[in-house]
Amino acid sequence: MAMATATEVTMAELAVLSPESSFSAAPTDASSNAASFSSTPPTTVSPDSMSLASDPDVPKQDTITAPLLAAAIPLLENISEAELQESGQQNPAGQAIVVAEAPLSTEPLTAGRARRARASLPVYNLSKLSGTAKNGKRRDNGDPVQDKRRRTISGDTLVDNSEEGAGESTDALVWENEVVEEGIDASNLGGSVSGPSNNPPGGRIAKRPKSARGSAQITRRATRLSGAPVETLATKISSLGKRGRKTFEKGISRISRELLRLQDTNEFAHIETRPVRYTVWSNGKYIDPSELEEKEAQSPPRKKAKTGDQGPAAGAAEDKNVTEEAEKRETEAPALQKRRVKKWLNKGLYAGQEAPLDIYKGLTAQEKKKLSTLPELLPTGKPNKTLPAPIFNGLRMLIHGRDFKLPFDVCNPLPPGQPKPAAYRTMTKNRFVGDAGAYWKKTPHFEDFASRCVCKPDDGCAEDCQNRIMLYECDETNCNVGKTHCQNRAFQNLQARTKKGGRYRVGVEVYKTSDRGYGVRSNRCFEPNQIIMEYTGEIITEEECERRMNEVYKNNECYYLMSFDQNMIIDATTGSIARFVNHSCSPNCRMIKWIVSGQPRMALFAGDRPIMTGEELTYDYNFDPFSAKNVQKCLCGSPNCRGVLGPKPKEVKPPKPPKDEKKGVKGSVKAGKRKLKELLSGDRDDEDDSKTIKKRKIKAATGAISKKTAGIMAAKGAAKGAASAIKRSVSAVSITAKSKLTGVSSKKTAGRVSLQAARKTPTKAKTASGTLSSSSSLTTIVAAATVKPAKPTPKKKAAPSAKSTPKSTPASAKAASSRKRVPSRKMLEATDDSPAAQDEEDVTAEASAEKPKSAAKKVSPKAKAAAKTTQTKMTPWLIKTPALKVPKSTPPSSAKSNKSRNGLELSRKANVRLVQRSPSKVQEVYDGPN
Ligand SMILES: C[S@@+](CC[C@H](N)C(=O)[O-])C[C@H]1O[C@@H](n2cnc3c(N)ncnc32)[C@H](O)[C@@H]1O
Repeated sequence: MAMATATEVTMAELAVLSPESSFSAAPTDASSNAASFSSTPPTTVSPDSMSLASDPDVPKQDTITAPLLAAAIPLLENISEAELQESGQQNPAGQAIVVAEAPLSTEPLTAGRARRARASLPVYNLSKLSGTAKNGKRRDNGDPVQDKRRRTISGDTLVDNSEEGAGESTDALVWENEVVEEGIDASNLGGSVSGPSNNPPGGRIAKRPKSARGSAQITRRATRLSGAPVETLATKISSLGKRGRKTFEKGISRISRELLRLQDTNEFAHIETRPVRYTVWSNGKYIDPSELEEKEAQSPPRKKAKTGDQGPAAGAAEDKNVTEEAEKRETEAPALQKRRVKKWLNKGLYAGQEAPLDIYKGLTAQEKKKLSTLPELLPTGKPNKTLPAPIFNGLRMLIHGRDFKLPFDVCNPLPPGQPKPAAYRTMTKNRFVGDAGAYWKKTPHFEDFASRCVCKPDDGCAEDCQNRIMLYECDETNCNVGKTHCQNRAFQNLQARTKKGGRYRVGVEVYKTSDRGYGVRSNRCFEPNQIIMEYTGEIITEEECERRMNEVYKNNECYYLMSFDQNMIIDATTGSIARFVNHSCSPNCRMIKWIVSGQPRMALFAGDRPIMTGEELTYDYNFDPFSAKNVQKCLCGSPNCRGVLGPKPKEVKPPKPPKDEKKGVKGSVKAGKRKLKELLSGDRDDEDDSKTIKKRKIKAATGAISKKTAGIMAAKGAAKGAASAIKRSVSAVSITAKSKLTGVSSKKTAGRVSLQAARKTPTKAKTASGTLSSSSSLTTIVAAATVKPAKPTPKKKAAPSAKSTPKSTPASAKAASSRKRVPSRKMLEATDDSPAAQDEEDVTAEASAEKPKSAAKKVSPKAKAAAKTTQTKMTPWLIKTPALKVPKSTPPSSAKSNKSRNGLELSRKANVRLVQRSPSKVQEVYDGPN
């Protein structure tokens, strides 16, 4: 618009120009202006063929025609001829710009473009003209800066040219400057060609004074030299025409974009994209950065360098170093610093263990099947919020059962405050009450007991210890190994363990079962065959027992009475908590009677497998119900439960051993017999007696296994005559076994044994000839009882009788005591309940060494097995147990009492006897060989 306005103004002014003026230009077309301009030869700057052709006289001269000067050309047209003539006639280059006097055309100027105007358009080196030739062909490379500089349309170019043409015609230079200046001034006018002040109202362009021109020139130069042409040009651009302005705007915007792009580059912003690596040298050696990184990662953070005490130079140097290090750390930081994320164990013990969302994951098909049968894992429809079992043990525990338990300290089976039985009193030692002490034979087993075992320290009185096999506990009197190495001191260990007290040391506790009254469970783990607790109580005679039943316990629901030794009974009503141990058909414990320091003692031992904490302790009562009415239902819940507290009605006997085994047994018996003959050479009578007795004994055992007194009498009769002979045979077999075990020469052994036998013989003979020898008779009975599967041949009985020796011994003492009812002074004292008497009565306290030691005990492996399987049977007088529907008790009659005494006596003799008494119906039960 500005341009158009300017042009219009120009045209208006042209209209008022003098007729001499040949200006005729299209108002809006600069090129047409040029064309028209060229069509007027005197004012032609750009040669026009037509004009040239129209004026052939005019010498051809190089005329300056520049399209870029299009804006300026019309202004040049405004220059009057006079001025032109005045100002100069020739340009400095000798190319005179001839302003010819030509008749003004009267024809109206057409706006069309001059034809063929460009065909002959000369090409000018514009870069030279613009003064930028020295910059190379940047324009060709699309450098917008170049274009930008080119915006100095004419001033620079012309000025430069003028400078280059120094020394040439100054007038020509002045003319050029004026021309260009006018053009520039015109463009600065903002719409007016020369400005209102410069253009006189007469329409003529006022010629400016030279001083003004000079100042303008200086100003222009100064502007150029000031280095701010852009700004000036920007101002000028605003006054340009539409096209020009567009061109400039286009150029500016391009520049801006390019600059912006440049600014975006890292190079422009001086940013180094590649990491700067500093080589580190230490002591003249190159250090690998990776090693340095590792060292820095391992070394603790460095302390800040102290600079206070040092000089400024040192401080500066150190600062520099610190800065360098910091920079170095910064540059190497991405590689070195690995963000360490702290892990919080928010699950405690369960950290690292995922909750088993799919409990079947990772299991085999078989395991899955097993697992699916567990009722705990059946879908309940409710979300299971229970934490899983401890790590990696839950499923196995569910499938395979409990194979481990938490220690006692962590999981105490019985929290404090549990209900305890009424009249809960414990007694850790046996004590004699009533006549029991008087009748108790102090050291009935001492002869056998006191013989030393033949173990070596390395053996440690393990499985092969003769004492152990015979259920004699080792002590200083009978152990060949010594306390430090001996492992056959269970009762002593128990005493040492429980001495200090405490739940763990005691190891057991009473608890209430769901259906069987009270029970006992472990407070700790027990090894197989480890002693757990002793069964203690009051040792009473059977008369006292019956009296208690009839008088004291008649209203009780439970009685805790067990047949013991020497025809006596342990009443554990006031005794150890072993009395609460329940029965099980698959027990984990055994109740075994041992001879400790020559005295019998009962204790509960772990079975063949270890016992875990919290496990209920049970043993097989092994008692026989002697009446269908008294049969109690067993609630042990084991898979092989017999259903009742007692043996099965038809117990399946173990399969008979194969013939080879039998032969082996026969052979060993024969061999033993031969050696027995050798040892007892010349003693044919005894041998014959023994044969006879054995035959009779077997008859008694097989025939009198019925629960009748006749059987007892038969057994007694058998024992009567056979006492000494069997004892000898037992000793002989034991010696044989010992010689085999120890490897001692047969001669030496025989001599020693003979001596021992000679020593023993008088006593035994005396016993045998006089009254019934308790030990021998009992031996016989037990032999009869234990050899029940064998056929009644004498040879078969020899070895088993030896096995039964230790068990028979205490019972024989009882038989003697029951026979001799004349109490000694000590016995009478023992009947007192005074503490002194009780101390004397203490079975475990006393062990005299009056008698000579008997021959060493040797037992065949079969005897070992027999000893193992032999367990003391319980004698529970259960009067009334409502939960179990036990019939109410009534006091026993005297006749029944006699019967029961017989039964008890028999049971004691057999030592594997259980007698269950019912006050209403007392029966004798004999479960000897059958
Ligand atoms: C010596 S007591 C054992 C302690 C008894 N549970 C208590 O509460 O005092 C023996 C009696 O316990 C009961 N008993 C023990 N084991 C049993 C079992 N497996 N099934 C049923 N009753 C049993 C019987 O009544 C039996 O006569």
